[in-house]
Amino acid sequence: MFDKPAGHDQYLVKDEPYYELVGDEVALYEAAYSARMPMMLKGPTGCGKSRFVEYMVWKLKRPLITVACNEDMTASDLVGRFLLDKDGTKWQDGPLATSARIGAICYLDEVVEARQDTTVAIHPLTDHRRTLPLDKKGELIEAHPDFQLVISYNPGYQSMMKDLKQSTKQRFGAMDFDYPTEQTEVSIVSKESGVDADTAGKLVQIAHRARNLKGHGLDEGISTRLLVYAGQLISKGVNPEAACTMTMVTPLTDDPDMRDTLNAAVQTFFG
Ligand SMILES: Nc1ncnc2c1ncn2[C@@H]1O[C@H](COP(=O)(O)OP(=O)(O)OP(=O)(O)O)[C@@H](O)[C@H]1O
Repeated sequence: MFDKPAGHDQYLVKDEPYYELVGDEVALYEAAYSARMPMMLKGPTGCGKSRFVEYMVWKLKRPLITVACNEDMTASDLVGRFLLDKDGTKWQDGPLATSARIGAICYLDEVVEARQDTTVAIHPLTDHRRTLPLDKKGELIEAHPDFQLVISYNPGYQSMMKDLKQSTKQRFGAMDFDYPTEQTEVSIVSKESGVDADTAGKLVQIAHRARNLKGHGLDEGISTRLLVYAGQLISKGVNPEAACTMTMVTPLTDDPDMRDTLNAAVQTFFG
């Protein structure tokens, strides 16, 4: 056992997150973590990747530091920077440096959104070196033995212009995630939103129809997250048709024909 570094406890997930097992992902991840292997979780938006990470850090009793990546993010946002305050300049660790110091699991959500020069900042942490150079500060952090890097990646969004370099990809083990099976998704929607199984079943059926439209006018299917939103509105007394339009049609597309198609699917189940 290692002494707990300062700041460790504030990043712990205290209560068990609700996570519905989909396959053997828990055992596979545990094995990867025990080897401290950097992991890439691949799958469409809202299918349970972040929830899985929250569940795993709770199970492993490790702190979690999550960073939502975007294209304006610089390497300094991840690693750290000097800040000016009334006493002069002061170094502030970024989330990656903090994670490496305290032995957290650092989850970089949608890492492909970050520019490539930002992404390469993770390289020395994701090979045998397990170090993070703070060039501006002149310090080399040796990652805490518990540290692990996890990234998420949505293959649907990738293009030649926006993809991870092979030299980045090939530093990670990877696991595929997808929308849960029908029965599992019905349980998730029902538990997360409070609607009965019958209503959850209808929402899942609508989602299945919409998911078939992926690549035929829709860039992405309806996520489990949106089904939970629909269920939450229905639980609050909103008319199911209106709830579905608000959460499962309008966010997805502005194309009038596609909206008609999706609304027709809603009508079939709730009309
Ligand atoms: N296996 C599951 N067990 C419990 N809840 C789930 C599961 N899968 C999906 N969910 C529900 O779906 C919602 C969205 O999942 P989550 O936030 O993990 O998606 P994600 O894949 O990380 O999406 P993004 O890539 O956009 O960050 C969760 O808040 C939860 O309500």
